[in-house]
Amino acid sequence: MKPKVIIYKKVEPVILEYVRDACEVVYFENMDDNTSASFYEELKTAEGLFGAGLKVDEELLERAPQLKIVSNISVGYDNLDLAALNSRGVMATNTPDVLNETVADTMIGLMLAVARRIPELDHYVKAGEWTANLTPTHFGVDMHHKTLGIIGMGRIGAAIAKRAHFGFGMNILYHNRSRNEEVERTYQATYCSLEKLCQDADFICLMVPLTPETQNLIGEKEFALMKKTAIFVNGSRGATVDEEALVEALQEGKILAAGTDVFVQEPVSPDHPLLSMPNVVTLPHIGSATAETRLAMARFAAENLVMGLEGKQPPALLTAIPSKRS
Ligand SMILES: NC(=O)C1=CN([C@@H]2O[C@H](COP(=O)(O)OP(=O)(O)OC[C@H]3O[C@@H](n4cnc5c(N)ncnc54)[C@H](OP(=O)(O)O)[C@@H]3O)[C@@H](O)[C@H]2O)C=CC1
Ligand SMILES: O=CC(=O)O
Repeated sequence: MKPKVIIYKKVEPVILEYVRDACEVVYFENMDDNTSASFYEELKTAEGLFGAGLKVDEELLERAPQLKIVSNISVGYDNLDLAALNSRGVMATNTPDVLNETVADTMIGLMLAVARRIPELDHYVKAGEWTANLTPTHFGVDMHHKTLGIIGMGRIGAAIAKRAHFGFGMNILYHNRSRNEEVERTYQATYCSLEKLCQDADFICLMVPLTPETQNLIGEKEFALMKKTAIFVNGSRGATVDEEALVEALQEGKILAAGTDVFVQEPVSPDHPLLSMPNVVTLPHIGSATAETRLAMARFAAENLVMGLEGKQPPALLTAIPSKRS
């Protein structure tokens, strides 16, 4: 008998077909309050979970006694309680690397959009306000040859550094808990403390995973250290930044401008103060959202899922290999 898998996110037909070849699939294209009762009913006998963003904690695992694997279609896995998964011998997987270049493109685009005020000036043209020569009030600031500080110089951080170094001639600072000597060699990046990075960088890009340690990593103290001309962008998770402190830093002119792909609450509420600030560029969590990359992520996640259910070690295993279960 094929193992039962719940797919709780819309996937391409080719992915659905691949999973269906190996598994019995229960497909929830869009999970909402109306589907939650049937989702929990199916969970009782599901061996696999496939999707992105679902909070998998003790409470959910309690409802899923047959579960063998949770395959996340994302690299970030802050939605997963790995300790709870490990203690129950349930595997969890993610999709590292296949999205690095696409997310790095997004973050470079976001920095440029903020620095050159692209969305604001696009609106200005389309609103028919371009009726005379531009004045300095419309000017942006250069990104090339400035100093970029990357907080979280991992797989995606390094892809951003590559673009910034070779494409924009930027000087690169970075902060991690540990040194990344390869980026120091390849992109002449300089390791420094979080405080020094905040003080010295013209552009600051946050790319850490959300963990208990990185929650509100950037708050009032860090914004106070930044240059008044600094541009801050967040591509990690909303909760790595104290959003109130960010709003205050922008309102009080502690930093020049900001861009964010992520929010504490997603989708963000239309009355969120960041949405009404002209010097803030907002994106709806689209870091990896190209057709090619989303397909590659789904394919990787589907392979993780099927391998795990076949008793093989999935390539992107986040948990320990479980001991044999009945
Ligand atoms: N906006 C979007 O659409 C996307 C967002 N993301 C987010 O980006 C994150 C990063 O992805 P990826 O680059 O693959 O992850 P990596 O694990 O490769 O890189 C994360 C980096 O963060 C550093 N880091 C971790 N904890 C801390 C800390 N407490 N203080 C300082 N640095 C820290 C790590 O270094 P060290 O361990 O030495 O501290 C590491 O270099 C994901 O977890 C996800 O949340 C990812 C893809 C798309
Ligand atoms: O936010 C996206 C991810 O892959 O993580």
